[in-house]
Amino acid sequence: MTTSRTSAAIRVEGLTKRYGRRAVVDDLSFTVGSGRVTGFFGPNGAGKTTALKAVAGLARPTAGRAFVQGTPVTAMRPDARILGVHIEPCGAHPGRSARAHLRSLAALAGLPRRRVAEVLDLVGLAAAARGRVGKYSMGMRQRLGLAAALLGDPEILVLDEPVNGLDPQGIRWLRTLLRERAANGGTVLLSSHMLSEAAQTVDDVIVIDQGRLVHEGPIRDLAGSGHTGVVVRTAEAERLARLVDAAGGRVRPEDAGGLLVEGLDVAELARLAHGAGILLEEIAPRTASLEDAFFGLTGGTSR
Ligand SMILES: Nc1ncnc2c1ncn2[C@@H]1O[C@H](COP(=O)(O)OP(=O)(O)OP(=O)(O)O)[C@@H](O)[C@H]1O
Repeated sequence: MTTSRTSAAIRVEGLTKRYGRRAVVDDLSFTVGSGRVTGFFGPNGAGKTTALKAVAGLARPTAGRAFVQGTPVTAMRPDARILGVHIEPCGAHPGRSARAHLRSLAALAGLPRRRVAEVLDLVGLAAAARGRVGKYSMGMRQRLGLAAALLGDPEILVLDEPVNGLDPQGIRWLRTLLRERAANGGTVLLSSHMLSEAAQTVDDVIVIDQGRLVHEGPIRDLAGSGHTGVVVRTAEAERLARLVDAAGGRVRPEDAGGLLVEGLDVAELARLAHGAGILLEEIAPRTASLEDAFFGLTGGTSR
């Protein structure tokens, strides 16, 4: 896996999308590196789908622009060989079969018909290809959307919540597929509201909240950026808190009477308590999880 950001597959500059007076996407700028899988995260209603639609040429920005491989995205949909997009609803008529739907998409995009069978195989829908889309499960609809995005074997994939509706096996399958594409130089931008779920899939993260960028960078930088510290439990919490304070640490109350101590490590805290004759019922380091980091960045909001 490469770690250098050689070039930008997607660039978004000052993107703003208003509905009435409300800015759903607000002066948003970010870069998606080539040959990498980038996760686009944010709580429900953060503006992810709206921003991805602007990248895909499906929504016209109020201000700002998106660029795909350096070319500004206009109202016209980019070439299916360059950009493959899956954003629900996928537009398939419920009465049609997956195969018929994909055939018309291939024809519209000027792609050979044989690609239809290839992508149906690739997403595991070959056996169900003649069934009506209206009877598909959510996971099957996701696979169909992905098949449509893959039709042109595009250099860049933009997928809105592709994990939704997939079972654990399906999630693992999708992860492998996306990682393989990146290993072969492909670029993937996928959105999710579950950072921990996508953590194993992505190289880079973009986090937005209320339409604005709150974090951009490699996922490895995010893992430790939430609250870390030492969790302790004692009957003499108040006395310990005063000691911690005097030693330059900070104390936050935890659920069920525990304390989270920041600024001191386990050994320092144990020594401090021991020196004061305070009995600790529990003492354990706390490493911030990705989900903690996510909540720290977004304030756990949704709208
Ligand atoms: N066409 C529209 N008209 C008015 N408001 C809209 C429109 N489309 C989206 N919104 C609003 O914009 C906000 C952001 O929506 P968007 O779907 O982009 O968020 P999201 O981050 O993808 O959320 P989720 O994770 O829930 O899918 C929401 O409050 C939504 O109600």
